[in-house]
Amino acid sequence: MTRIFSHTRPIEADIVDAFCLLQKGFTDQFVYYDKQRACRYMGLGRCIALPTLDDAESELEGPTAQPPVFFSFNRFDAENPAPPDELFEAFPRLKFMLPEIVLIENERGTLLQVNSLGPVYPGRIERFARQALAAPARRRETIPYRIEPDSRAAWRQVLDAGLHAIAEGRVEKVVPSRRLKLVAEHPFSSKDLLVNLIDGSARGTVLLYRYADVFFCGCTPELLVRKRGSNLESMCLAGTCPAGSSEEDRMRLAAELMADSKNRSEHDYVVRFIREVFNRTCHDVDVPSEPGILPLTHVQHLCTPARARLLEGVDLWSMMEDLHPTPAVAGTPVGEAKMLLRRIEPYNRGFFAGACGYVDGDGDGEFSVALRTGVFDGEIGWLYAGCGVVAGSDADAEYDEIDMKLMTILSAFSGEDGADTAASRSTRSAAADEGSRSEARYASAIDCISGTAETLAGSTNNQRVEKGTIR
Ligand SMILES: C=C(O[C@H]1C=CC=C(C(=O)O)[C@@H]1O)C(=O)O
Repeated sequence: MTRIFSHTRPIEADIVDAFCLLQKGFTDQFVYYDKQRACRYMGLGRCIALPTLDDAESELEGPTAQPPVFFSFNRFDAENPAPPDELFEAFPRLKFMLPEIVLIENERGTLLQVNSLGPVYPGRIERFARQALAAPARRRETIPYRIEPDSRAAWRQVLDAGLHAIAEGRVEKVVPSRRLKLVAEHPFSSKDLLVNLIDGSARGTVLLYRYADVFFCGCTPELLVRKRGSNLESMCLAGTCPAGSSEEDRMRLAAELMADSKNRSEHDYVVRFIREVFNRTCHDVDVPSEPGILPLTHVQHLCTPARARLLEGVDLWSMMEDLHPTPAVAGTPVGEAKMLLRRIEPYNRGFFAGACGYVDGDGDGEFSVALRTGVFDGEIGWLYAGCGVVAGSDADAEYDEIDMKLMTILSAFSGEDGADTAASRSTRSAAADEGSRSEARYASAIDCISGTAETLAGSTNNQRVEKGTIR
């Protein structure tokens, strides 16, 4: 049995500023930061990594009874025998990683958690709290870069192989991706991209996993699974159109997307899959028959929220494994589509489209699908994005759709919203940044998706010490 001591206390700091200050001393860094709701966890250092939470026991110390927060970043296809890109190779294969420090914003408040394998020395907690409080306001920096364009001809070959497999009846849908190399004018830090994603116009959940000098980050709109007690949520996300350059334009494009049979069929594969998984592992399953629209800064998606109550004995990890990958990132049937991707994609995706998130000591937590992401080191980065292909898909249209999706991770290089450096201009396509207008739209879409999330009661009382086995 591993014994973990978690001391948690409230702090009156801005957790992003505090993270930016404290991160200098830590090579391991973890972020799961929902821009829309107070579900924000920023971890530094590694206290311990565990293969399972079954053999861990936590002792909760300090004024706030917050169970320890473990991060978990998982590869898209962990069994793929092809070697991953060399930057991904740097990351160890660890399941549950508990940071030494976690800065938290959730329903319990703004918190500082210090984790240790022995009782936490109070002086250490106070030192981190003092530093967090004194953190200066962060600043955004624009990082000039160029993209080494990938070839449309190579993409057409990938797409032809996918369409051929569809024509032969081996798969009904497949979701191939493109990978692009980015070269910046000078080396940049994980902090710079993180701050631009958090403070910029990208919508969704910001992810970061840094190990030594290499880091993986991005901002994904796709929730894979969220668990609070027995309440479970997921999201069927597939089918894309541009964001549009005005509200009128956006609504017109959204209406066209809703009426488009190809996009609707791409979407329906995901709905059927998630409904089937939920019907097997849950009760009170609620998956509407009609999708809505999830408007983002650069694109819009067809989106169907999925809710259910978990059967007793089923945990978040097993739900994550049952749900991932969905047909939104692999295809249908999922196993056949994964095999096809191993064959037709000229690289191993690593964490791109993997399940990344956190689990706390009560067994609650969430995983998102790591879309709109890249892996970075020094002045180099590899960016990834994919698209759903069904019978009748057109290679050039899908290539352009991926360009639009790439704009989200490229926004991590802009110190100002709408900043358009000469270097980045050539890679940008039609969709424009929409700032606050799209913020409001996103808020309402996510509200409808996550309406049942606020189930954890905030409990804070003075110097409470709790023991518990981690589920
Ligand atoms: C695979 C990606 O997006 C998925 C999620 C939303 C819409 C998608 C689509 O319309 O193709 C994809 O299924 C990606 O962003 O790399």
